[in-house]
Amino acid sequence: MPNVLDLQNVSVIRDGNQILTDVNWTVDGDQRWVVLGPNGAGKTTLLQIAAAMNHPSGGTVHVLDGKLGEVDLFELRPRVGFASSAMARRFPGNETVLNVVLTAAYSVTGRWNEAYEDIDLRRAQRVLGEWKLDHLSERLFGSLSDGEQKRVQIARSVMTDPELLLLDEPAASLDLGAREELLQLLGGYASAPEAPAIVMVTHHVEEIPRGFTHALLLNQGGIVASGPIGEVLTSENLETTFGLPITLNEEDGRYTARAS
Ligand SMILES: Nc1ncnc2c1ncn2[C@@H]1O[C@H](COP(=O)(O)OP(=O)(O)OP(=O)(O)O)[C@@H](O)[C@H]1O
Repeated sequence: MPNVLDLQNVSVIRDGNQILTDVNWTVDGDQRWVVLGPNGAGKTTLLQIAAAMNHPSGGTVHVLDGKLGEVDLFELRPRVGFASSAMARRFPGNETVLNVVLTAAYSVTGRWNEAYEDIDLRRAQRVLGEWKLDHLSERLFGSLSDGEQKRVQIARSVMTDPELLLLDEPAASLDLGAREELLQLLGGYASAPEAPAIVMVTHHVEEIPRGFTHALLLNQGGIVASGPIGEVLTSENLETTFGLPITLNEEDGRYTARAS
């Protein structure tokens, strides 16, 4: 499997603040990564670099087969699915769910004069069905619950069949039922053989879906540990990452953690 992401000695400095320091990280096409770390660790900054939405201050970044700084971003971006709350705030609240998903075909957030083809419409309808949203396709995005909106964000991000899928805290602010429903769908998606490489940022080990294979732990802009999830997700590594003693439990592919 070729790399879909390759970061070498990446650093990010913004307004004089060192946000990422000497990050070395590769993601292969058959891997599903979770990125964990405390508030301010640099997780979103890392994801934005992977999405080619942000450039590093130092080091080199390859996303799919292109080197940031050289690659044509308009060609690259449709190949990378990205979902975050910040992006969801750009969807017009009075746009239908179908249009929020459909407009991913043109990488725009609201429907205007784009000419969509039947294949785009069929794909949007298929994706809505896969994420259990077909009954909501004509509802206005702004009228949905948080849980439904999160599913729409993900449905939109997979609409173009991306080769790399980046999810920034997809389960944040969901109630227990909505979180579990989302994690079940994400776990099913991540476990399918044809799934793209996935990188998901979260604060909580409870939000790691089944089927995720690798973990990267980040603290103060530096990598604490990265690699296969079974080796990296340990109480010791979480203690170093979050700065307090933690007891980690794993059962049937799901994790729980508490201060010990
Ligand atoms: N443009 C900027 N200028 C200065 N500092 C910034 C800028 N963008 C981010 N930062 C700082 O960089 C640090 C990392 O931010 P980032 O959003 O990547 O962290 P995070 O791990 O995603 O945090 P959270 O879990 O709270 O969302 C934070 O301290 C943030 O204040």
